[in-house]
Amino acid sequence: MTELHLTNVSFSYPDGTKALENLTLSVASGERVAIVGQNGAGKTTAVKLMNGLLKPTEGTVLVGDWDTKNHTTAQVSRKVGYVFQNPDDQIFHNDVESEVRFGPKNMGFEPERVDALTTWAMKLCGISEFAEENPYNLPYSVRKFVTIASVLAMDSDIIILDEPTAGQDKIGLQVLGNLLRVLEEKQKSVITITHDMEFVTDYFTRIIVMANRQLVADDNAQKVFYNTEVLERSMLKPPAVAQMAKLLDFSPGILSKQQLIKAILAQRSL
Ligand SMILES: Nc1ncnc2c1ncn2[C@@H]1O[C@H](COP(=O)(O)OP(=O)(O)OP(=O)(O)O)[C@@H](O)[C@H]1O
Repeated sequence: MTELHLTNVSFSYPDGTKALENLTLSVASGERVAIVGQNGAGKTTAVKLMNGLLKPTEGTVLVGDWDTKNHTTAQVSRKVGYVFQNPDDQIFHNDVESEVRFGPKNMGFEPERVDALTTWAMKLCGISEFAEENPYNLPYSVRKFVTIASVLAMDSDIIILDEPTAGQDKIGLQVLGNLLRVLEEKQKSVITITHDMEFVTDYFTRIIVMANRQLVADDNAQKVFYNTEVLERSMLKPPAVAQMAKLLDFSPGILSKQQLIKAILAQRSL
């Protein structure tokens, strides 16, 4: 069980680009959080700070009781697994199974545990049938699951998914949804960057909204998607159901199709 605490964290890249300003947030053990916001808002920078790939220019990032400034990226990544936005930045083996096996093996787990985690992660990500394939012969959406499986197999307490929905069809989204449920059962914390607001409302209750390098909101989906100021500041488009509910002038908070249908039927029966 590992908690994550960012306190007044700012970050500038070596070329001077200020990418993050004064970010404070905590993620409890087993919590599931979505980070949303426009391109360039600072989301990827924030999560790279969480797993020690970047170290804060100002402020503190605590992973459990470790200050990331005092630990190597390799050490922090044992506690916080990060699935890169682009799978091609992550994959470096010539077959899927070796790619997934690498992490747990490299962490020095017993061979039986390495086997069990590799098999479990490939199955959970729906890629068992591709075990012997070269990842680069597989489509982008499957390569993405190869990288997710590689990180899940490391069994870290905190898992960060950077844009897992990109390029996924309905089946891919279902695999992701199931995977999130399994990780919840295993008390893993999951932090997901996504541009897919339907995916957010389907699977996340806590949403962190970022804009212009700063945190704009940290709240539940009902509050975020019905907060005009937050939506304007972050240029965030709420899910289609919320947009329709607003057009129909229903009371705030509707996010699912079922809730919308119920509200329409209730109005018709008046
Ligand atoms: N390696 C880098 N060197 C310099 N500036 C960078 C670097 N990486 C990102 N930036 C800049 O930092 C800011 C925040 O970028 P970041 O990638 O964190 O945003 P983001 O919200 O994740 O965007 P996206 O949704 O496009 O991934 C942007 O202005 C971006 O151009």
